[in-house]
Amino acid sequence: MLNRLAVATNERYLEKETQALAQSLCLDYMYLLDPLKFVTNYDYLLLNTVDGVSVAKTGKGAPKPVFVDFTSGAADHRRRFGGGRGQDIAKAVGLNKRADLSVLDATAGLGRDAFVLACLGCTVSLCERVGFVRALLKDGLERGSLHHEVADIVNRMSLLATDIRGLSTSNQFDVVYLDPMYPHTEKSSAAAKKEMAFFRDLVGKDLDADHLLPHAMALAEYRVVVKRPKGAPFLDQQEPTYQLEGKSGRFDIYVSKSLEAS
Ligand SMILES: C[S@@+](CC[C@H](N)C(=O)[O-])C[C@H]1O[C@@H](n2cnc3c(N)ncnc32)[C@H](O)[C@@H]1O
Repeated sequence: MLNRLAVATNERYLEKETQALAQSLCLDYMYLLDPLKFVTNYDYLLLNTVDGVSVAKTGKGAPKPVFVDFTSGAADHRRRFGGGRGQDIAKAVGLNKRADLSVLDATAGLGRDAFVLACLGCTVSLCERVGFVRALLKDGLERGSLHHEVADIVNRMSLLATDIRGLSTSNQFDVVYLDPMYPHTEKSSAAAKKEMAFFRDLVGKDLDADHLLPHAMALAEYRVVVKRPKGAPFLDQQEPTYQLEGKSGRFDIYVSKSLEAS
């Protein structure tokens, strides 16, 4: 089904920029006084409101709109109580060996992992190829950069090319981090399933994910880290140097040069 997502605002003063956003994403534009009550021909709306840019499902009983929000909720909780450099993601990228890593998050999505890495001191460049996801990220980064508690962290994150394949090998990063979409498993929690339903519906499954690994290897000076769900095959069928197993998933680590030797 085509045209499942449209762009809308409920503010006259945001009309021009929302129209421009719709145009840049090749999506229909609407001005709606009460976008969430208005039943549209679209399954989802990308909303530009006074609170920022969000994605909302249309129709009765739809969950709350989803924002990229680094200032409250899960991101804020993880920043304050997440376990610092003891977290698996920190060990996976090598923060236990070096403190000041540059990381390319080549599958940025909603920027949750990138934010965790930036909280731990990394400088993070983000690639995201899906236009509306980039719009959510851009808005989250802008709002975060104005927030006194997270501005310094968010200022270590920058939205880069749309796709890692557009980067030349003159761009080198200490670490390249990959977390491509993987076919949904029924094991995720009900709340997570609901919140992320829009992602599965609109972004799809990243069926070309295997192609990411060689590009990542060419851009990573020290290592490539691939986040995988439990039981998922290796990306591109390439066996990693080593793995870190967690409760719900694992990190596959491909080492090209030792961080300790640097
Ligand atoms: C599972 S999500 C990543 C979630 C992310 N780690 C987070 O913490 O929010 C995968 C994302 O990678 C993006 N993606 C997949 N392949 C890509 C590519 N070749 N270039 C840029 N983005 C890509 C998808 O559009 C999707 O948004």
